[in-house]
Amino acid sequence: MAGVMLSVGEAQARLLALAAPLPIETVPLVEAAGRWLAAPIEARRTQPAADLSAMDGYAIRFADLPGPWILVGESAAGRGLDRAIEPGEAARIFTGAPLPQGTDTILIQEEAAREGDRLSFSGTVPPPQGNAVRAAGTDFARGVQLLEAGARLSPAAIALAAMGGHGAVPVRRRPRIAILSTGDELVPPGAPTPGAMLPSSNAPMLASLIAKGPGIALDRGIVPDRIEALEQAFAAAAAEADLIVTTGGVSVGDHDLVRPALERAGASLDFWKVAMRPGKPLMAGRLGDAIVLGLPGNPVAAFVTAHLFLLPLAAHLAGAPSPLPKATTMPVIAPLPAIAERTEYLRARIIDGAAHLLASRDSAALFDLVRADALIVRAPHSPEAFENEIGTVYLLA
Ligand SMILES: Nc1nc2c(c(=O)[nH]1)N[C@H]1C(S)=C(S)[C@@H](COP(=O)(O)OP(=O)(O)OC[C@H]3O[C@@H](n4cnc5c(N)ncnc54)[C@H](O)[C@@H]3O)O[C@H]1N2
Ligand code: MOO
Repeated sequence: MAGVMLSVGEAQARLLALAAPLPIETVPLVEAAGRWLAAPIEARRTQPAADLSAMDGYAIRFADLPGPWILVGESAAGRGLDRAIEPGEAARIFTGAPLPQGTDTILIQEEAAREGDRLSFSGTVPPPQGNAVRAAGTDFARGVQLLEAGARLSPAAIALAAMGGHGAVPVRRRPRIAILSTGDELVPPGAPTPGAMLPSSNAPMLASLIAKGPGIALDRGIVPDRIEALEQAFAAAAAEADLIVTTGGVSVGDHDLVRPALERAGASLDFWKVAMRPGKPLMAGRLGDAIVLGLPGNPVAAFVTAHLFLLPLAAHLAGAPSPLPKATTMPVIAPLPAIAERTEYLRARIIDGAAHLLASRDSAALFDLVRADALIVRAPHSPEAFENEIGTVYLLA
């Protein structure tokens, strides 16, 4: 188990298999935005509920064209005319208003001339029957399935659910994600850094990545490299979080205590090494009801593994049916370095539809990371490449 070095795909599958999606809650539409529907929803109403005008103008009987007509009333959105229109009659009508009984066509006001209650056609080509009418049920009919279980609640899906009569929808509870930064060398961002101390950049980086997705980030600060302190921090985090994410302390050094502390806290570990660069020391397991994901401390390794493991896991817990990031292909500009035995994720910037390699491959160097908007994926043992090729690329969040 924990000693074997897994491929990225195997490790992702095993991580997602560690927990089922969280329980269902029904929340107001705006709170559901960006999450995934936990059950299908049906239309509770027909849309449009009646034949409506799509334009400002006059509701007429097509058979009466080319007019003239006598105006006998008005239909506005939400306030229809409660009288039928007889031959030779017309009604003033506004966008979104129901067509009065007897009418079937809209004469738009730009093609109409009006004098008091007298109306005539002033255009060149008479409108066709049904002109500017949105017929009842043309968007959707009551009872049809509007969105399937697992559908992402995009802004468009939120609008559809609202129009379908839903003020709240069933989604999975948001995963609560505790972030623990481990290391005696760390200070909070902005604090003084005497000697070899350094700011914990991983915590705000992870919190801001989490904030883009369905999760709720709980920054639980810096934990010193003492096994008791780590064990205590794990126990506290397991009591409040669905997922505990750590950075640092997962490698093989004498001060890399995440794994022994977790074992002491009673965790079951699933895997500990992944054949990727950056990000080889990567650990996953369970502690009580919580999942534990140990990311490497190096800032770029933490960033890359967060994209490939943390964000997909958060989406899986929140009910995403296919939470893994989707690779795309595009021209990759040479030269590309030879790759050793681990799949490598190379920082790149997309310019005019092609991925250009950025200089740094150091898993601690943040300066170049800011310019990266993609990762080029290179398979183990790929030779050095001097020609441009079509490569596999992940777009960064
Ligand atoms: N003998 C070996 N040494 C190392 C191996 C190995 O296989 N054998 N793996 C290397 C790889 S790859 C990585 S990545 C690192 C990961 O080590 P850890 O996850 O145990 O991380 P630390 O040693 O605690 O820290 C690494 C590096 O990152 C800095 N750091 C830690 N936390 C933060 C934070 N919150 N914000 C910013 N920077 C952070 C830390 O100061 C170290 O410089 O291990 C290699 N070694
Ligand atoms: O994950 Mo380490 O940063 O591969 O270098």
